[in-house]
Amino acid sequence: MIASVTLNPAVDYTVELSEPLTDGAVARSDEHRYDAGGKGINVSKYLTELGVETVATGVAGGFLGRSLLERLSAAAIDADFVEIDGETRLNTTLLGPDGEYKINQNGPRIAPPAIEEIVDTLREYDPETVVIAGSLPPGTGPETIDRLAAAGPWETVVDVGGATLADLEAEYALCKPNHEELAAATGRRVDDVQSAIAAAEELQTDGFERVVASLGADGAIMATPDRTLRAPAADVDVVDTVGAGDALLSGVLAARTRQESDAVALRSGVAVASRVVSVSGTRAPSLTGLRDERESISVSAY
Ligand SMILES: O=P(O)(O)OC[C@@]1(O)O[C@H](CO)[C@@H](O)[C@@H]1O
Repeated sequence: MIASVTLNPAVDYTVELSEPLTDGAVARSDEHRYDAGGKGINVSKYLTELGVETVATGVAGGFLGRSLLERLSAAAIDADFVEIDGETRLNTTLLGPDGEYKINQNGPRIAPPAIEEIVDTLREYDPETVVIAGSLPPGTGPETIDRLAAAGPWETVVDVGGATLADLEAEYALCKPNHEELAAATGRRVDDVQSAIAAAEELQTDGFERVVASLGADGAIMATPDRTLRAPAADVDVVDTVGAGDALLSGVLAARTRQESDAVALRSGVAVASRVVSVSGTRAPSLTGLRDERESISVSAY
């Protein structure tokens, strides 16, 4: 089983605008949707759709926390969250003809006892893998992630900010940075595929057995103890990139549960991400019949 931990979950509010935003003018919207979100929760949503056993945990509070849990339950995502006094956040994505705008709130403060309750929850489920993903809300820090990673026999996967990655001290099976996070974690300039590979390889020797980096239109790379792999992005019509990194990670993790090779895992991640960017919001699209897409993705080794 794979357990996800989302310390800063959100209700994702996605609004489609037919005209660009203009200062002083009312923007009208025809379409909007609400999804249970936050990076770990997305991983559990996509893993569930991929048929991988998973439970989502973390903290939730207030009416948005209740809405989040109702959405997970309606989508048959196994969830076991710790209730907190604060209000779960609302994160907004505006999809307009001129681009994609994302507004993320900082989230409520988390007190140390809530982290210990998450540890108890994880021990109860006894997962093989724990995925800790998303921003750190007030009251938490890199030591919170190290605590969760070291609290049981599981392997731990992280998708957290670059500065946080640099401060982690426990051993991690995998991390999933993007361009900016690779740069922040290593202090290197990352502005093309080659510099991303160099940064991922450096990070790989620094406590992360594998580094899977999402590079947007440049696809994805995976630095392993033996070599680095690269897969280009699939050629699809992109509606909304929110959740693409979570989808990449889910595809990689799903393949790992089937003991697939690193190359197949990377192709599987890119194939899942290509489905997720084809729909708006962070809903899980149908992820059946991915084999052809996966096999059409070429992987090069460095
Ligand atoms: O503010 P964070 O925790 O870094 O990111 C949160 C978030 O933007 O990430 C997910 C997409 O990856 C969304 O579901 C969610 O709103």
